[in-house]
Amino acid sequence: MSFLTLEGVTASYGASQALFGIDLSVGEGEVVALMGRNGMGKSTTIKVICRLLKHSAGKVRFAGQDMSSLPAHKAARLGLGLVPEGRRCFTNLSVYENLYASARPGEWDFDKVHALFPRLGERSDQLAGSLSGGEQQMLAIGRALMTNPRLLILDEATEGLAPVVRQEIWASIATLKKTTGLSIIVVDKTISELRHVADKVVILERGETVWRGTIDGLSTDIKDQYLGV
Ligand SMILES: Nc1ncnc2c1ncn2[C@@H]1O[C@H](COP(=O)(O)OP(=O)(O)OP(=O)(O)O)[C@@H](O)[C@H]1O
Repeated sequence: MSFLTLEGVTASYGASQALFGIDLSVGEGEVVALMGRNGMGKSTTIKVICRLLKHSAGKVRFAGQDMSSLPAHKAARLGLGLVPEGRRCFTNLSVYENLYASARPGEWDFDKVHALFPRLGERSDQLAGSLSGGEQQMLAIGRALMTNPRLLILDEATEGLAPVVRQEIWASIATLKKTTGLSIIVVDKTISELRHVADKVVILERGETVWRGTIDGLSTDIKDQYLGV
């Protein structure tokens, strides 16, 4: 059964319409890759899911609830954990303080985050602003996990990172898939890495869902047409 469902979702920034019909579903424990070229509506879709932007038409349901009238903080409490594009760690807080700033009760705690990202555990007193880009990305993922979400959303989590660090982030996503029942949405362009973790792919083009299927079903034509690879 779908845990998150978007049906015919449209949304605008003021007078400028960005989403024209998004259809997307995520089952419990499923990893879904949200793909598409730059500016096609992936981050806007994430904002609608997290209620940071209201949709104007269509349906958004999460964990059995209609999300239409829910403010962002209530949506978060239902179990949405967002790792936003650009990480947005609290630079003047320590690693430990970042992790506990928005933590909610549940199985995730500092020790579990330390086990997933040993580098973070070793730097618990360091200010987030002095971490490397990769460490800040790990911290952003750790912070989202500390909210004990049921759906984790990773928006461009490997963007701009060195290959070795990207590998660490992909390994952590694979570990989460293997060892937790978390549902995950991954916004990323790296087909070779998504192949190891994604159960399903959804492609957006100009604010519409244009293709849904498995990663192995991505033909050369589809990749050429919608992903430019
Ligand atoms: N705050 C905003 N105000 C107005 N228009 C916006 C705003 N944010 C995004 N848009 C527009 O909405 C459309 C979809 O943008 P969005 O950021 O969702 O795309 P994306 O697929 O996430 O792109 P990228 O891969 O570059 O992050 C684009 O035309 C973009 O210019």
